[in-house]
Amino acid sequence: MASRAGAGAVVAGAAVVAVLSAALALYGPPLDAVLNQAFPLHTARSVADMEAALQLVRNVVPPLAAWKHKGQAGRIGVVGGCPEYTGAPYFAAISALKVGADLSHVFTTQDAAPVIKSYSPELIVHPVLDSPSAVQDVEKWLPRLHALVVGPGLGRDDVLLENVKGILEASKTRGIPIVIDADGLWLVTQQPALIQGYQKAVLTPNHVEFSRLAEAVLGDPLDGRDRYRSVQRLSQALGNVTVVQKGEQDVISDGGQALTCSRQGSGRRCGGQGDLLSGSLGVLAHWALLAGPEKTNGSSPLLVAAFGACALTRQCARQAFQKHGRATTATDMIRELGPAFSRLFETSAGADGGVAPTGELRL
Ligand SMILES: NC(=O)C1=CN([C@@H]2O[C@H](COP(=O)(O)OP(=O)(O)OC[C@H]3O[C@@H](n4cnc5c(N)ncnc54)[C@H](OP(=O)(O)O)[C@@H]3O)[C@@H](O)[C@H]2O)[C@@H](O)CC1
Ligand SMILES: Nc1ncnc2c1ncn2[C@@H]1O[C@H](COP(=O)(O)OP(=O)(O)OP(=O)(O)O)[C@@H](O)[C@H]1O
Ligand SMILES: [Mg+2]
Repeated sequence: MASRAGAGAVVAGAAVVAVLSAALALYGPPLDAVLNQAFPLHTARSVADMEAALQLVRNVVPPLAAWKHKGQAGRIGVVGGCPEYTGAPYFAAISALKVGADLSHVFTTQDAAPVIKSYSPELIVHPVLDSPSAVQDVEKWLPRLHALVVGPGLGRDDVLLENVKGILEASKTRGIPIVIDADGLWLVTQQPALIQGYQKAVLTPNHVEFSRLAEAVLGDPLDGRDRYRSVQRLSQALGNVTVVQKGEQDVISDGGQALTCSRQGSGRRCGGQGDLLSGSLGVLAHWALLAGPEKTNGSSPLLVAAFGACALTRQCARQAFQKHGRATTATDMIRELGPAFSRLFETSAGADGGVAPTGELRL
């Protein structure tokens, strides 16, 4: 018990320092200098630190403006779904739309496609993933996509995984940002070389997925005593891809810097929350990379995007739980995406076009 408490303190300390690095990026010394400091910090700082990290996310949210055309706010592709799991790709793809993408595509199997289409007329669904020409079928859409989310509901069928491998390779060649989740992480666990060194990749493992990856890549399972260090090591070993380890606190690292998101969510652990996160992250990753490090004050855009997606998912959980309590499901959380996004990231200036966000504290 004593060692668990100690471990918690270490994680919390690391977390505060990591978030503080983002805060100071706005107002002070370079991040590396901050990260190298010792961190016996007062926890009262963490609210201000969290707010500073949220401000970096606000900086990358594009304004809504009359001069823009359909597609400019993001065209996102979700690669996933199979006959067993149709909910996961739907959750990811609809979340991308509701965060603000203009178009959301799902590349899935023949059987799963009509089911996913039937959930929403807003998704563009391609029944190609189990076709012998799957890679070419997806590849022809790649020039029109800004980010891919690979893995929700994909399953572990060898033929599908082989096709997804080809899609990943084609996407990397084009420099497309890729969020890898769920069974996409299973594929990466089998073949880490697939994303090794691809710095536009973000991995979003849950507890079990992280353990598998850590074992495959680092040769040892999750070190629960220092999650911050484990995430940082995994990211480094994969050539600084961004890693988001989801859990009671979400720990995010690009191997150098790290952030922790401990915003209040809910006690509900219903399925689909990770799908909401990965779909949201697809859009935020595109926005953050487009905005560039000038808008994130030198921090990695993908680190900031990942922080935004974690905060948003947890805010949706919190709001949905306030309304539905134990009955809360992922669908209830998705309904909260609009209000949660406004609450966290939008200012009146950001909504009507172009003026810099104010940074007003709205927790
Ligand atoms: N509606 C849909 O279509 C949805 C479909 N989904 C899709 O399902 C596919 C498989 O995804 P997955 O996450 O269930 O994968 P997997 O690694 O097999 O884990 C399974 C086992 O791991 C354990 N476990 C989990 N978390 C843990 C923790 N924190 N700490 C400790 N243990 C933990 C737990 O084991 P248990 O408690 O049963 O022993 C659990 O049963 C994937 O394609 C995904 O996208 C989902 O997106 C949901 C919505
Ligand atoms: N113990 C927890 N306390 C608070 N929030 C949590 C906890 N565990 C996970 N979350 C939050 O839930 C969201 C999804 O994480 P989770 O670990 O459930 O993903 P997942 O297992 O991949 O979900 P999915 O069912 O979609 O596959 C993340 O935003 C994470 O912060
Ligand atoms: Mg998942």
